[in-house]
Amino acid sequence: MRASDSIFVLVINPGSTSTKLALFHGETCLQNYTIRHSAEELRRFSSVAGQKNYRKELTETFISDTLPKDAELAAVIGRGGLLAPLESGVYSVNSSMLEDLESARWGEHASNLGAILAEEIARPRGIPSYIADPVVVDEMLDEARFSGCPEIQRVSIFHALNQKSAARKAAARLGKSYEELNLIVAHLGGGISVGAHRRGRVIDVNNALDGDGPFSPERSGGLPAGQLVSLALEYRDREKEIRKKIVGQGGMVAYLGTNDLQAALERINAGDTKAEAVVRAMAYQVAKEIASHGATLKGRIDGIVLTGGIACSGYVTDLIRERVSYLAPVLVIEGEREMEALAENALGALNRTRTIKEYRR
Ligand SMILES: Nc1ncnc2c1ncn2[C@@H]1O[C@H](COP(=O)(O)OP(=O)(O)O)[C@@H](O)[C@H]1O
Ligand SMILES: CCCC(=O)OP(=O)(O)O
Repeated sequence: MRASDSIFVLVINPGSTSTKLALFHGETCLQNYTIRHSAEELRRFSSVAGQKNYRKELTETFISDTLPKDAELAAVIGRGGLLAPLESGVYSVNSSMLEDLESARWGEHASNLGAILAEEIARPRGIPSYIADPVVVDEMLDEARFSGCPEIQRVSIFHALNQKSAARKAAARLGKSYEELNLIVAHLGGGISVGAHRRGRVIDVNNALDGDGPFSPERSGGLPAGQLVSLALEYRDREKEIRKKIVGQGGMVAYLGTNDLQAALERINAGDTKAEAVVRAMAYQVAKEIASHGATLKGRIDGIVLTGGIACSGYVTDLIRERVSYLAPVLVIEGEREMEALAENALGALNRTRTIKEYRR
């Protein structure tokens, strides 16, 4: 038996509409629990930071319900949020990180609570807290940072944790290591990001949180700039509303009134032609984004990886496949592997097979 087999690790993944919690015993997931939060439930909080105590109580209840009575946690790991751009890896939660997340210095997203909750749960127990591959992992090429407007720089904000985890799994299927391959990875969830992975580094990716790339179930993706300026002027006294059109209330939900792809698929099956047009358009935009990375990777592509909740839908993956399979084999890694990836990182940090990095702005 390896030392890590007897270790208990708590994983916390706060999302915009859910809190996902998991208890791992070594590499085995003992319990995995998703608490869904309705928009109404979260509306009573004026900020993401304001939701901390609410989500912390849910986490403490999960621990007391699932951790065996004679057992103790060895570490807590949370999904990493909006921080200064940083390299891929596992980071210990430190005071600069907490300051940046609590003040939303780099922006607001539910994942900001990952490190905060991990630290609050870990501190009284005297155990370490970590984050891994936060959404700000930045490995972008310099030429990919140009937007065309000197005042605006393209930045790397994406589903780094799941993209890298799915890419490793796809590489194993291809019989190679992640670092040997060039892959295009599309995370298809509530938000969508499409990254060009060149031998283990994400050299270009759309900013999934700020109106860039394909539209998604709840985000607009890139919009024609001039028309967006005109719309913003109409909304000049209602900034929150216009921002919601980009993240939260944009994309599929704006067209169909639902951010649930399964509900949209049911409508398509029942003959709803509008739902069909919107879902087909979303798949079309994803395919175009994937194909654009043919240029990023100079045509040397070993595989195209489709992952995230939407990758469970054969209807959508087939629509994407028919437009991009000429580039490389398409591999589907359904759902997301964020909880497993976080647990693997925490175990690696505890048994020192992974370097623990220090966050500096
Ligand atoms: N089995 C499934 N078939 C089709 N769509 C699914 C399935 N499971 C989840 N989805 C869709 O995936 C989207 C959420 O993706 P997910 O990766 O779970 O979320 P998030 O990005 O919020 O973490 C939703 O639109 C949901 O309806
Ligand atoms: C890419 C930033 C993180 C993000 O968009 O996550 P969700 O899609 O889970 O909200």
